[in-house]
Amino acid sequence: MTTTAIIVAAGRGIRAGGEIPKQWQQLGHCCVAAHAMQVFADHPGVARMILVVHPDDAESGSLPALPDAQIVPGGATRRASVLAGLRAAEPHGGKVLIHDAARPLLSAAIIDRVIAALDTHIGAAPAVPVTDTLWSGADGLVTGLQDRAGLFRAQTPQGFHLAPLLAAHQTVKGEATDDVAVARAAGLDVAIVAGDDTNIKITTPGDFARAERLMGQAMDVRCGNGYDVHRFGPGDYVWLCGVQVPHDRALQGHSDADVGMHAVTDAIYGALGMGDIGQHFPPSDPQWKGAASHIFLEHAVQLAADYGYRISNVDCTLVCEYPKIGPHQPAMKVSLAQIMGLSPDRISVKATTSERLGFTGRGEGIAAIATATLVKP
Ligand SMILES: Nc1ccn([C@@H]2O[C@H](COP(=O)(O)OP(=O)(O)OP(=O)(O)O)[C@@H](O)[C@H]2O)c(=O)n1
Ligand SMILES: C[C@](O)(CO)[C@H](O)COP(=O)(O)O
Repeated sequence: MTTTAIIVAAGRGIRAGGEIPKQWQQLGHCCVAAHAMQVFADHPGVARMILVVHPDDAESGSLPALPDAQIVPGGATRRASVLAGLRAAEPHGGKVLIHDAARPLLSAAIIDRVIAALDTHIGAAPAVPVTDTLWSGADGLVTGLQDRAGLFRAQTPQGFHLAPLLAAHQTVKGEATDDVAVARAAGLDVAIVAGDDTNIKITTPGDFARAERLMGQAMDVRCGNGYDVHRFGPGDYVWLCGVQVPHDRALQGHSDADVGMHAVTDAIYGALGMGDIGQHFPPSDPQWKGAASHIFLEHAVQLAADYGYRISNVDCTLVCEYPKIGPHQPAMKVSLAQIMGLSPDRISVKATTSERLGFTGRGEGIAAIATATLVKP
């Protein structure tokens, strides 16, 4: 039986604040909604996604980059938005998983549990038992205690067989904060499956930092370093970090001898634990003779992406007396950023002399050292 994920993202996020609704605000490397959508996109049990957005957001054409989904205009309340999503899903039949775009940290395991429970129930939803003592209060004073036995905090995705839930939404009157409430008002049974304390809903401004902390705990962060040296020979320019810098000599090498780009490339290979440029592009292979070094860097960046890593930042230091690097630093940052598909503010290019000491100090060549940080969310 086919399963459709309906992501409701038509709210205005008033309590969370910010210049744009919370689901479009940046969290780590993408917007809040994109995190949740990616989990559904990667789940083998989910056939398609329907994203319910506010008509203003859809019309402005300014939605951020998102995994592939059918876009549907939402309504004035969460319930109305869910109904719009259910109507769009109706032709597919089967099961639906209704999820808040504001819950970016759901796990594939929660989706598994909800889908599995739908084999034996019309509805199933994740929740976590209340573990704190519950008070009632008024005017800043505790006025009583509530029994927490049997109380749960409801989460999403809430899963249902589509036809009975759609019928419930069409017949049950009144507001409801979630689909379980609508289903139960229509007399449908809903199973509770284990939720996860990490599956928070971004509701208030402080929740962004909380989500980032939780993401950080789950992240695989890797660092790599790269070091390269090329000697000077005859010529009238050098390639450094993708920029042609006029000089009274050139750097010698099998490729274009862009020592900075080589160090950055090796830093990425190093973070991945996957060798170095020489291993991927052997100098003994004539096809790399005179090769532009962006080929090497693009390969390393692609390899990182293939293994699920995002490059968080790169820092490269060039060591030479001449040419003077300062005037070319901005162009070098932009050049590396373009090749790596990163924002220039994630790239640093610095330079130092070696106080006339050693081979760089004597002007015999240029050395470069680089660090790269890779992150797998
Ligand atoms: N008319 C609405 C209202 C809410 N939602 C979605 O329902 C989810 C949970 O709602 P909530 O956290 O209350 O979001 P907002 O309504 O945006 O928040 P606020 O009440 O602070 O404005 C969110 O993903 C939100 O985008 C929706 O699709 N359509
Ligand atoms: C559906 C929900 O996420 C369950 O916890 C929640 O009820 C929706 O958000 P709201 O803040 O209650 O509107």
